[in-house]
Amino acid sequence: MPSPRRNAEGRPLGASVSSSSSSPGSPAHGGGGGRFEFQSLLSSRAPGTDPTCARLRASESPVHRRGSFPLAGTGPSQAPSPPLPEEDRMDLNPSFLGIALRSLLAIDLWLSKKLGVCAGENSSWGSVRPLMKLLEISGHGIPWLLGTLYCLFRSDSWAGREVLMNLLFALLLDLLLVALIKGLVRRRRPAHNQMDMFVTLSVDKYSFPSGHATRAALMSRFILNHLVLAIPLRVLIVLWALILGLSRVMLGRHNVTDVAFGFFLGYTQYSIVDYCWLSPDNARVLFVLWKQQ
Ligand SMILES: CC(C)=CCC/C(C)=C/COP(=O)(O)O
Repeated sequence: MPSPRRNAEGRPLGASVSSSSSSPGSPAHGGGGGRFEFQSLLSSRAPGTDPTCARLRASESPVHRRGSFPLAGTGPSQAPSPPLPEEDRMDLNPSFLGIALRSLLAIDLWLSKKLGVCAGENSSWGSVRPLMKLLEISGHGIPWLLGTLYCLFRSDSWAGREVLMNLLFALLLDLLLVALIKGLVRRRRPAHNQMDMFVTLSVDKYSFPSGHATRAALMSRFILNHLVLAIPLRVLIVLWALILGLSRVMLGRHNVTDVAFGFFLGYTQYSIVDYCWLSPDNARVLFVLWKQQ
């Protein structure tokens, strides 16, 4: 029987270390446990379409490394592989960054699923779900907008109106930025989420970032900076923001990274609002113009 044709590494053709010749059920398609994840982490392109990646896959395979080590060669036909050119070594960096990002994403999904204990009535903490939904309303955009408008028109001091006009600006900026990022990123909400939220916008089918987390960070920073409150109340406000963020994951509405980024964004939004703070004169002019309409 004729022996199979072999490639430069002495391996039979068709048994390449690259995933380009994989078939369903082969390790490269997931049949080999962790191998699939590793190969998909190495390259997000279609297998075999990127010569650089093909080189990387071959150079990173244990077979190849064994072959390139003179004392551990697997056969006389194996030639030591030449060192990778400098630009190829640089190409490894994005791969490792990719691996780090995908690992973070995997941890994020795993942790979010574990923490989603109120995602349904039948979940392990399903009985706490109504309380979590109440908390959800406390961080919703509508009560905050209506409350601010109500206070603005009831206020009888220009100092109060100035703060409230800026609060209104902060809330609108938050809605705009969150909608923009959600529309750009388009990350789906976790699969275990039930879409039974109180009034949503069309972009709210997406989860990154959490609008409740941005509002919690923004509002708590705003209140702490502009209202004179006793220490216990200040602590309560910080706790409200933190628990609201956690409740988003517990309800199954968000992954942990959606909430973490939401906190960061809300915190940053306050810095923007503070930087662009409407002066008392501007706030007064805007308020009068608005009331005249
Ligand atoms: C309709 C208005 C004025 C605001 C929508 C508020 C809302 C439903 C945000 C979504 O929050 P998550 O991203 O945390 O789920």
